[in-house]
Amino acid sequence: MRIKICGITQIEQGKAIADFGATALGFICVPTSPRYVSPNQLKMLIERLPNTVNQIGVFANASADLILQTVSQTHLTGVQLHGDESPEFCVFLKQCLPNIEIIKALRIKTTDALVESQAYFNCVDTLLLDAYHPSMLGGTGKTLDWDRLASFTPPIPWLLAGGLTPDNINEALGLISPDGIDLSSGVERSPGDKDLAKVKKLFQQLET
Ligand SMILES: O=C(O)c1ccccc1N[C@@H]1O[C@H](COP(=O)(O)O)[C@@H](O)[C@H]1O
Repeated sequence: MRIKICGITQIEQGKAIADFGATALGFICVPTSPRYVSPNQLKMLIERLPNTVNQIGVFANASADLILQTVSQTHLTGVQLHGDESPEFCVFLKQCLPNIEIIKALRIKTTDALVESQAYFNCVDTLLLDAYHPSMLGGTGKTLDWDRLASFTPPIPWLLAGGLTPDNINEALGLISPDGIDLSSGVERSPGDKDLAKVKKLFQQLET
């Protein structure tokens, strides 16, 4: 199973998280986020972090130009689109970046919104489900209604996000079987400052 830890801002924390067994590290490229890293910071982080893990840049309603420029300046292996990006935008980005993983995040207000995911099945490599929040785009700590996701079996890989923590991860994975999980605020001391004890506990919990 893929394990993505998002909101990395510090090299040593990123290295430690990769050593614990994360398969992907996420970097927030959304300027309004308290976890934001600038393109220069992102370049510096990626140069110093192990290239054995996927390096995912998280964008929300950014222009294609900004995303393409950021990818060309760094060695991101994937781009996560966490805003209201249309299927057409995803197709365009995939055409421009054929070797980069395109992840479309859907913020699920009600399970009816899962129907919306169908429009992306042929446009992106991976889907990600996050919880809806009225004023925040992500990193909210809010969980999804896992019970209701049991029937979500898209034809492409998908990651579960939204309020996952070392204490609730096994409950979530007992109810649903995503291809991967994505955690941010649930393994932090404060936004952008990862709590390595919580990350360690996460990997211990995943082994039980
Ligand atoms: O983390 C952020 O600040 C953020 C800002 C804008 C878009 C996405 C963001 N993070 C994503 O939020 C989810 C879940 O976070 P949490 O575990 O509930 O704290 C995750 O996919 C992050 O990539």
